[in-house]
Amino acid sequence: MQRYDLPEGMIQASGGSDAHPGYMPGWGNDFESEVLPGALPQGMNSPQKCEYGLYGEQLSGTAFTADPPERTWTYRIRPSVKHSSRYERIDLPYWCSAPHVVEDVTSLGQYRWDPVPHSDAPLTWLTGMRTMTTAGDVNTQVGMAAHVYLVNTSMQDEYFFSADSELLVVPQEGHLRFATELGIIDVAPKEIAILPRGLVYRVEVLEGPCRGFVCENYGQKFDLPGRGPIGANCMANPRDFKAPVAAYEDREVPSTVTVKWCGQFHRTNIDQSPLDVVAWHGNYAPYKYDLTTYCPVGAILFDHPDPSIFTLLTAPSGVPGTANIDFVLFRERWMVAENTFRPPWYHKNIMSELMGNIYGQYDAKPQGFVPGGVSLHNMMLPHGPDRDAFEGASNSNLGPEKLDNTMSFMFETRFPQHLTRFAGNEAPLQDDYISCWDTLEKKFDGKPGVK
Ligand SMILES: O=C(O)Cc1cc(O)ccc1O
Ligand SMILES: [Fe+2]
Repeated sequence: MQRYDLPEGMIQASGGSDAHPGYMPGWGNDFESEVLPGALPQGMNSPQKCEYGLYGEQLSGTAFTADPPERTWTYRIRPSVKHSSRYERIDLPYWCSAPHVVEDVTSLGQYRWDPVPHSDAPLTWLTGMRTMTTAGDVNTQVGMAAHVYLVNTSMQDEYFFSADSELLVVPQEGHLRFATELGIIDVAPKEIAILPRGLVYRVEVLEGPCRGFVCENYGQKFDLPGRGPIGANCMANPRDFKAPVAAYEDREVPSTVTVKWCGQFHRTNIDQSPLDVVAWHGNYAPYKYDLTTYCPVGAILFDHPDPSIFTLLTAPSGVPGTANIDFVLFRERWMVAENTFRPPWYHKNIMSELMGNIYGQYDAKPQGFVPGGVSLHNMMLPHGPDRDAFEGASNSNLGPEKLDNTMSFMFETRFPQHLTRFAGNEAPLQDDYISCWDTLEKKFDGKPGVK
């Protein structure tokens, strides 16, 4: 993506260029990064006094005893506990959390929405989050929520963290900056960002307006899927995930931190920017990932495999092989299967499937599922190619064909997804969606032979 200057007053560790965000490669690595030489203690975490008068503070993203534990040590200008008011409840009515079952909105069904339109009103990362579905229970840390974000305004002296969740951000329009405690991540369409639970950040608009999708994971963290027979290479390769180098600002201005906690939002005042981490080391970090580095593996002779072959990240649920969430990417690829109906088959699935279109055409739905749009095929509800896709794929000449200029994704969860009032009543729902299957004809006539 285009490279943007750092925020004024932000100083960054070496590893990036002076002016632009810098990144360190490798999913799950034990990273270390310091802006000032010697700020990071070597060989230990808690010296009696830290260099430069910094405070040491640990951020634990897993239980201390998890295997492997994920945590990061920060060396910061002030400990994050220094805030100047108690937490006060605030309302963000469009950002909903499970359980959230709206009585007069029916979640059972096949649904599709046009892109949620941008707004003329100023919307930040907090006020612009529009929850479409929720699943599971935020209090017991199972399930997820799917959101569309509409952001046209930067957060100023305003910071946020979610104690409830890890956020997987999928931009569809516009460029966003996540200025986090651990450094800066810039993202554009064709990239994703992963923001771990508990990490403080502010979100800036680099080029707006911005729209995209968020999967809010209440459960165990996203991980790379097991590779099984695929082996060490292809799909999402660990080195293509990038964590930011350390960056800090020493800004003493009245500011707020908003916390999402058990589905509610609370705000506290602080007298400084909390992005004051001068050095850090550890394996609990935000990442960005370029979706064009995803190397799809597929059927190279016949048939259509389950879409699990396109899993980019998976968040376990505790039941082996049954994810709390799979993040699945449908991107450009060659179709070569012989004597095969190549698009997705008709099916019902115990997992519920929310899809978003980043750009281009999706093979099962040549029309109607447009960039910025969302579809939901909830638990055990039948779906599959529309009539045009069915007729086209049943009758086409099966040479090698490139599916080009296409990128859609799926948030697939083991839990049923419940529509919010926004999704049911305010968002641009396509009332006639199910009619895309109406015109599928009966071809059976009792006589042998393909029809
Ligand atoms: O429903 C969908 O379009 C997603 C999907 C794609 C695919 O290739 C196989 C199964 C599936 O659910
Ligand atoms: Fe499906």
